[in-house]
Amino acid sequence: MTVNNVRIIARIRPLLKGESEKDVVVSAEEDAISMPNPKNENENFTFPFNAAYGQDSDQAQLFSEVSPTLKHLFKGNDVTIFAYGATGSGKTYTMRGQKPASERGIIPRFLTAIYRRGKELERKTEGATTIRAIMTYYEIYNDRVFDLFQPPEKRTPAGLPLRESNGKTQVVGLIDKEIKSLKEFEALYDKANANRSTSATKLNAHSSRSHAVICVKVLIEDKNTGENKTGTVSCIDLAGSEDNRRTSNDKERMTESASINKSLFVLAQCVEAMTKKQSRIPYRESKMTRILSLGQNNGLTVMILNLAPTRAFHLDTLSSLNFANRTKKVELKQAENEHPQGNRSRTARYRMEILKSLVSFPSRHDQLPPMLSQHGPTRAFGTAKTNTMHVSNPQKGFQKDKAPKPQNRAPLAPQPLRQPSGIKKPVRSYDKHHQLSPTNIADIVEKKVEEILAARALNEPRLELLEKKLEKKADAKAEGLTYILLAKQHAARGENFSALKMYELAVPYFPENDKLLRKISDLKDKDKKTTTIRTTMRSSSDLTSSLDTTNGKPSSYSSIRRVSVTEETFAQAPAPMPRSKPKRTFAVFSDNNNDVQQQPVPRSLPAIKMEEDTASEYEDDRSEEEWSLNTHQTPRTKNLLRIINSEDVSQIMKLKGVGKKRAEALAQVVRERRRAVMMDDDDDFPAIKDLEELGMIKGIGQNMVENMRSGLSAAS
Ligand SMILES: Nc1ncnc2c1ncn2[C@@H]1O[C@H](COP(=O)(O)OP(=O)(O)OP(=O)(O)O)[C@@H](O)[C@H]1O
Repeated sequence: MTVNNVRIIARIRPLLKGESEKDVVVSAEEDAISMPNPKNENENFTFPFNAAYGQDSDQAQLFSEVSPTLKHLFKGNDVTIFAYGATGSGKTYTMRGQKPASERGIIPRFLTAIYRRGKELERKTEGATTIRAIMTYYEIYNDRVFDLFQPPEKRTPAGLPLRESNGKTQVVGLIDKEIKSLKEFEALYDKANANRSTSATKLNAHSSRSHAVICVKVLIEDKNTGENKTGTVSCIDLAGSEDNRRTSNDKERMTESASINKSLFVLAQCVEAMTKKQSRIPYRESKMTRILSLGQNNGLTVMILNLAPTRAFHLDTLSSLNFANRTKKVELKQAENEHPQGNRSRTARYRMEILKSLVSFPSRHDQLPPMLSQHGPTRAFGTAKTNTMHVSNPQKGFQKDKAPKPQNRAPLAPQPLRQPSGIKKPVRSYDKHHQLSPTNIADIVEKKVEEILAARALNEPRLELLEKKLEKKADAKAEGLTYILLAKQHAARGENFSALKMYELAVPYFPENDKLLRKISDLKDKDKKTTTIRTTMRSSSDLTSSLDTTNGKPSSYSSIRRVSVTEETFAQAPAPMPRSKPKRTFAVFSDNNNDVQQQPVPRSLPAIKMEEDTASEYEDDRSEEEWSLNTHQTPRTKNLLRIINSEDVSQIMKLKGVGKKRAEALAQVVRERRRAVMMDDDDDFPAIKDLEELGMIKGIGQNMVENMRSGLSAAS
């Protein structure tokens, strides 16, 4: 049984007084949240989660999602539970709840469970095991930590300092309270919550603009064995995630927003890294994740995504869904199958390469072993009437103890692996000729593909470069560099507004930096354009947008080509362009711009044709190593990339099949990419790293790449 360390649960709150049923746009079904595209009601955006709860869910059901972590906590591990969502989406209700027993939220229920389990353990071991629970409760506002056990008048505006000790970050001066009974907990908790709202008023903030973190350390001592264990559960009611653009623009508010934005951004990155089981979790990049040591100590994390059901919230809802979506694992199989153009994906090629090294094929058009040919779409892509947008499947997460199946949430439907039509039965058995069974081969291939993609991701040079720089800088500029790093990460995701805010925050650290100021001014221009231009012409700048990146990687990683549609898609914009027939589309939401990026999807997805597709790659003059697992490039390839990266239109024009317009557009793409990472004065910076990236540029494609390449001699 695989145990995953992150679960993401969605919950839609019920309608409140004054809200109307007719305005409901968000619903939960089959462990997924769906909402229609307001521009085209025939299209439905669907986001799968580990579990999704509708308006009728109750507090006990939500608790059943987190209670299985209790066991883990008592083994001396960490558990972290976040509530994420816009202001008014139900975070506090979910975490804290209300006074009636049935409405108590996750925090008091968890404390009750800790207390009960502790008592039970003590009884079972006849007192040999003792349990102590120590609680701290603080809020993080504007990157400053305030103790909620401290009355507001005793706080210093600068908040509590942090200190590193034994590789752990500690908040200095935080008050610990030992909880001896549930009654005691309730009293402490209520008092601290009262402090939160009082202090919020004093600090001219609002509770929803701070993260409230309650930590309970469970100390387990076994007197018989002398063994001591400490597990910590942290429950966080996050600051409202609302879009900055709709908050006022005064300096204080902007700083506040930027600080929330930064911490939520880092949080998303950490959760993403944990979900993908990456070795590096960037938890040190924000105060909250740093204090929580997120992803360390063998921790389990549950993220509850709170959503309001009505249209009035739908920009925030999309933003939240997008946030959660970003944190999910990229499913290799699915990514491969969902490639809208049916191109051979990089993953497919790796898979093929590894396969080739494991088994020898009598001909290129042989079938794959059965296990590998089962990689059909793992989700249906909607019906003729209802189109379902792409999001990657979440992993199933850790197992629940004996969590009761909630009554009013859609039952867990196993997602069948579909055998796409048109797939022929394998023509030969591989184990006849080889020691390896198809299962073994599939496992090895999967493992290798993951390793290669992980290695490639690590090789992504630009952001890595800056991260490295950052690590080396221990001086006062480190903070400024952090902002620049965050800005770049936002920019790489197409989140121009947040990128702009981050660059602005970096200005005090690099006041005379022309490049930084230019960057800010460019982004301001871009932001203006994004909000005013309704339809973008496909031009050279469009060509740039087709180089859309996720995490600095070409979008081929998710195998989805993106086209930006502005926020107007979701505002009360004029009627949508009529279409004779609704088209099936993928959509990926870029986060803070709430852009919906759509791409028509072919009706039948190119599921597993990769053996033919990939085989055709070998019919050219390239050596196989060139497509191989490492990034070694032949002189001819290097030559081609050098010309493209030169930005020199006259040189690019000399490439086979490239006219003036195309050459100009290519040079423009290279320029834009350099500028995006502030490397515009570095001619050696390879804006286009490999043939794959070159082929990803809109209007180029792999055939064109081949054409350009074939016209070059290796030495020219
Ligand atoms: N599941 C629910 N059942 C009943 N009422 C709910 C539920 N979720 C939220 N509410 C109600 O909705 C309102 C807003 O919820 P809540 O205060 O929890 O939002 P929030 O996301 O914490 O907002 P903020 O960020 O401002 O703290 C409250 O009146 C709350 O009681």
